[in-house]
Amino acid sequence: MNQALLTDLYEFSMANGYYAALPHEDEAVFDVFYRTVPDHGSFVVAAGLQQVVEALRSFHFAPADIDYLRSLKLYSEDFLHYLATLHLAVTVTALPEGTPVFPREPLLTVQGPLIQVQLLETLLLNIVNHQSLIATKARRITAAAEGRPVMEFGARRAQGPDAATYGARAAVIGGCASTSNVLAAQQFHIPAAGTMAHSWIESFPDELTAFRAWAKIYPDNSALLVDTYDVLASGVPNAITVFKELRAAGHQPVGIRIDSGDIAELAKQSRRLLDDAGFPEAKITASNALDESIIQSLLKEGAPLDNFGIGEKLITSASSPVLSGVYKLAALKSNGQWQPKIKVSATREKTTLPGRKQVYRLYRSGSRHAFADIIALADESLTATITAYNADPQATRSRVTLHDFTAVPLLSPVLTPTETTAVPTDVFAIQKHLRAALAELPAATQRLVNPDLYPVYLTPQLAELQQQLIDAHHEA
Ligand SMILES: Nc1ncnc2c1ncn2[C@@H]1O[C@H](COP(=O)(O)OP(=O)(O)OP(=O)(O)O)[C@@H](O)[C@H]1O
Ligand SMILES: O=P(O)(O)OC[C@H]1O[C@H](OP(=O)(O)OP(=O)(O)O)[C@H](O)[C@@H]1O
Ligand SMILES: O=C(O)c1cccnc1
Repeated sequence: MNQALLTDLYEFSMANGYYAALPHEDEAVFDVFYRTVPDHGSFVVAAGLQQVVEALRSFHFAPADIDYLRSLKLYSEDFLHYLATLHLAVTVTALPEGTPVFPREPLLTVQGPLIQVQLLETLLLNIVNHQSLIATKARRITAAAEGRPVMEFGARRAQGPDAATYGARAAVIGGCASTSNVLAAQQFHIPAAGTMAHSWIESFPDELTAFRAWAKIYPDNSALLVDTYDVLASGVPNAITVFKELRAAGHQPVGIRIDSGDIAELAKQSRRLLDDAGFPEAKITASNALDESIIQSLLKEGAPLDNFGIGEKLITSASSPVLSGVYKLAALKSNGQWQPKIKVSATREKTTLPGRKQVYRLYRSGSRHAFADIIALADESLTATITAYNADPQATRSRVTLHDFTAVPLLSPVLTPTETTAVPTDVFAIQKHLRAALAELPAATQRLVNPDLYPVYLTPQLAELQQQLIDAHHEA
């Protein structure tokens, strides 16, 4: 779908104004970054880059779009002609999808003619904020599940079709194993998974008949929903009857799903019944408005759960439903010279980082233990010893000396006006990248409750440039 109009009106109004008032073909650089992490976490899982690249590759204004913009009676014919003949000529650098990214770090930068990069703000933030939010939530939920497979079940509760489908993609990036959303499964090569609804059970004269009918049609996919009437008095005993029949016919029963009540208690008792009946391998799946804190609580209670099906709390990131990623001007080329740009805010927290930048992950020399990140100007080389500034203006230690590290740059070009670098599209490869990146980060920064803050520093050059621009602003 052509998404060129999926933007806020003010982007067009500014672009029309740039066209009239500025040498608008001059280049600008914008950074995407965020300031606060959902659920009081310490990092966000970057996601959505594949869709960003696809959106930019197909970006154009169709005649009907131009007609609509003309109908607003706000914009000049010259500008509308510019849009009608526009070929996007932007360079995007980004850190790979599935990379943990910390507050204030650019996770994506866009460079190109000012009008063009301005017009992309809303679309890029929409894609990146949504998928990164859901990938971050899925990382939390799958961490709580401690390796037990999590099925994404949220399509019915997602905020619309796109949120369901791209949300399922992001959920897998964050760690989910499969999705019940068939469109997402098809589109992103995710295993499609599922059990049955209560309506199946209710559609037969009784529960046992319903289970038998299912087992006859799906003898090797018999995950039976046991809570329609009474989990322990009828659901599990009926499931066991059917499992015995399946086994006699040479099939391996899959297990049961519990979707209401006290899941810990019901799972413990169901486990006992299944084990006593000779089905220790039958799996117990839990669902019903689960999230990372309920999963942790269930496992702490010793609930013998093997799988989770998770919908609404995951697909909407219900406990923390917004990732406030922003898109800020970092530099403008004027007469062939890059001019760093800054937004000076009343709060230091909202003052932006000027200039074209690179983000490095710092590892202890000779190890894969990352201990900090540093944001530098794109054209500076890191020295062996750096007296760095903390990027967090609230940090108690504002300056530290860094040495004995290996620095790995995180941002690399994914799209230029003439070529596209192949970004990974295999969601499980992206999930693997996340797992590897997490293995390098301190465990304490990955805690679900009160994680340690992971330090993000600024090089002296960047910190001094920021200070100079703040001072210049105050003097002006
Ligand atoms: N042992 C437990 N510890 C913590 N939370 C639990 C436990 N068992 C269930 N929950 C959670 O408590 C919440 C409410 O459960 P409850 O069964 O009352 O839900 P419900 O929606 O009212 O049930 P139903 O689906 O039958 O309408 C759900 O989010 C569920 O996952
Ligand atoms: O609870 P979630 O994490 O979103 O998981 C998906 C839910 O969707 C189904 O419920 P359904 O739509 O049938 O509603 P109900 O079970 O709440 O009545 C299923 O039985 C799960 O409970
Ligand atoms: O397959 C299931 O069990 C399922 C799918 C979506 C929502 N709830 C349950």
